[in-house]
Amino acid sequence: MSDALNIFDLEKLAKENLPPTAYDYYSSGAWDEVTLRENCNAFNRIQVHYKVMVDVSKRDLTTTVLGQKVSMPILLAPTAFHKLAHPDGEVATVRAAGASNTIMTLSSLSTTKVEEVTAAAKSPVWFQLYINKDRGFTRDLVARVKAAGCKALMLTVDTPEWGRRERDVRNCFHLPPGLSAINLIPSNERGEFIGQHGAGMGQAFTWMLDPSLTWKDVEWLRSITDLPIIVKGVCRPDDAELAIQHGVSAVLVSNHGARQMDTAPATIEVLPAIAEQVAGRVPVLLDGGIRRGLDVFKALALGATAVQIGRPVLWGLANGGQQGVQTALELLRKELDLAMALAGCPDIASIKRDFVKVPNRHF
Ligand SMILES: Cc1cc2nc3c(=O)[nH]c(=O)nc-3n(C[C@H](O)[C@H](O)[C@H](O)COP(=O)(O)O)c2cc1C
Ligand SMILES: CC(C)CC(=O)C(=O)O
Repeated sequence: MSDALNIFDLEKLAKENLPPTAYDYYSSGAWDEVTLRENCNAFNRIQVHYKVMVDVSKRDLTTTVLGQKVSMPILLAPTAFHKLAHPDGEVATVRAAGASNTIMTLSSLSTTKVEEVTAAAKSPVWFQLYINKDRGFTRDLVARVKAAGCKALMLTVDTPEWGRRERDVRNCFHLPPGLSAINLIPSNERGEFIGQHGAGMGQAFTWMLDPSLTWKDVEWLRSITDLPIIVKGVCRPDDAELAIQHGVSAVLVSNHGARQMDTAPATIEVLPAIAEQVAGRVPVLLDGGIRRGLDVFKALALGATAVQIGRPVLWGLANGGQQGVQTALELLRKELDLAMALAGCPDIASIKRDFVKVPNRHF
């Protein structure tokens, strides 16, 4: 058990526990890391205009996302390589998600087989997908994750190329022996353990991206699966509109945790315009910079159905595996619960737009 009072404490402890190259890999953002700082800072500029004299003696944080009931509107974002943080890797993470009764999205780049993860799951697992240049490989992977029991596909669309994370390049970051992106191995023609030879991880994984992707490929994906598709990485209202026109089941406002385009706006700043554009036709989710339950409250007020957390899960994982991830989730749950009480919101539906004021709106 850790003595962490909050996610920032958990990060400090994780930094002490992790090899410096792994900490850098998890924590870094692209280029000058402007967006990395902004994702968090932008939340602090939003004011909460709370109500008083509302009965908040009973509070209900439950909600439903894509038909799946969760105990709180906080989901686990897909992040690569959990075994770098703890030997139990993604199995520890999915067990924590189950214990907290929320959804985990498994990264394409997980260090544990999808079947092992879903076998350990007590709550729904979604699968994050990159469409490979080799569409046959993607088709097989989609069939495999559906057979394994994954309930939705989260298609990442902000990655025609890897963003440049200079800390990784400097560290010549690569996976240690014994770890690999194990779900992708059958397609690795060289027969190597993917990622072990990379100088800066991006190079080792470039083969799995397709920079020619367009919205037509979302239609193709829909044609090969009946799983709901969540499109991850949208930061503009017009792209959200196109996503809906191409039949997605949900839009996830994300800048990949500031690891792709630097100086992109903080996700919370573009959320209001995107939520207005979507106008309730599909759920809007958000990730990037959520470090407090209060941040979750703000995202919901600005139109998100739920949020995802990326790095906070990894900081938890590096502090005792499953127990540490549960600590991260429960810290955020308690903070959201308290924020709702202080704002005069007994349940998720009562968190409305007029509880927050945003200083400057994009678009
Ligand atoms: C170490 C790390 C690995 C990630 N791996 C993936 C990935 O494999 N696929 C993906 O779509 N997004 C990936 N992301 C982005 C997350 O899904 C999410 O968008 C981001 O972490 C949210 O921001 P936060 O870390 O500030 O919560 C990764 C992020 C981090 C920090
Ligand atoms: C192979 C890695 C570059 C994956 C990753 O770190 C990411 O998706 O952000």
